[in-house]
Amino acid sequence: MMSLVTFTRNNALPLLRTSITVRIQLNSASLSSLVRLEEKQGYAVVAMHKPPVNSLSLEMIQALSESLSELEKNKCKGFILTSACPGIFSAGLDIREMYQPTEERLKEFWSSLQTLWLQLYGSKMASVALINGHAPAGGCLLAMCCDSRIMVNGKSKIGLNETKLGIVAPFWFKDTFVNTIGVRQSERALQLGSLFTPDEALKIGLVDRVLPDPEAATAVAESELKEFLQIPAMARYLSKMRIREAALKDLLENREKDLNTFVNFATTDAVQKGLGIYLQSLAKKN
Ligand SMILES: CCCCCCCCCCC/C=C/C(=O)SCCNC(=O)CCNC(=O)[C@H](O)C(C)(C)COP(=O)(O)OP(=O)(O)OC[C@H]1O[C@@H](n2cnc3c(N)ncnc32)[C@H](O)[C@@H]1OP(=O)(O)O
Repeated sequence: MMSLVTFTRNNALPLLRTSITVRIQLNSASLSSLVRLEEKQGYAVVAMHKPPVNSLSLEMIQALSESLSELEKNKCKGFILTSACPGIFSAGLDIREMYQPTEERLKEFWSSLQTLWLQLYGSKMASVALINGHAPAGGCLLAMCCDSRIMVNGKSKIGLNETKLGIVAPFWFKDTFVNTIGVRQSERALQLGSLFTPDEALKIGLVDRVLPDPEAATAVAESELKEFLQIPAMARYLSKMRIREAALKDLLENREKDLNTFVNFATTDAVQKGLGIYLQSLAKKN
């Protein structure tokens, strides 16, 4: 089997004024091959690696959660979230998890996604999404959870396209969207299931920078993260929470209700039919 985690170590000094040496001692044995972690100077790179499209299956969601926990455990101050699959950031939730599921797995799937969102959106670590490919729906959600978004220009698109699949973005996807691009843009884009080109995304504030190629985008993502890391960590985190805490609290207080709503909605005949047709249309393309 291939190496489970790509992990390089160096002895560089930390970047943070407020931190002691950032030394990430990753427990590679317990981490999954779906996420590659790399230690850099004072931060980490978290690269999704589930070819072909980094779809967020239960295992992928749990691997991301586990990776974040590992970074937190090691007092990592910041990370870049990106993809190791060329041309794709993440195709969003693995639709096969929602199509003809068993109730038990469907519940575990959704509950794990809730956990990942709470962890990522409420993270004390600074984070930059290096969006090096398509980022529809759940892929866009992951990017929006980060503190800054750098997108590579090209044919890739980003947005919450749920309505195009006949499903509805849950309230916490919507809250994240509204906190990122505002109410009016969200209301329109959510209804239309809009997917935006990098330049369109830049215009509405869904991404912060668009760079012509992956190398330039990587350099900007690194310098962007360093800028965040230079701010005193507590002040930066509490300021972020001023914006995010209401949404986080809402899900924390309504997890069970949200889980039941999802399971009831996802298993209706109409949604199952729609997901089946959508999966077929993806397969037909090939
Ligand atoms: C009352 C209100 C209550 C609300 C309750 C909640 C309701 C549920 C909410 C659920 C929220 C959902 C969030 C999501 O994330 S849904 C997923 C949305 N994602 C998409 O629509 C993306 C679909 N994929 C694509 O558009 C393209 O694949 C993409 C542009 C990403 C890449 O294109 P490319 O040409 O490079 O690759 P292919 O299309 O050929 O795909 C390769 C193979 O991968 C399979 N695939 C693609 N995407 C997915 C996916 N999301 N899940 C599973 N599988 C996927 C595709 O079928 C190909 O497979 P094969 O090689 O076997 O054909």
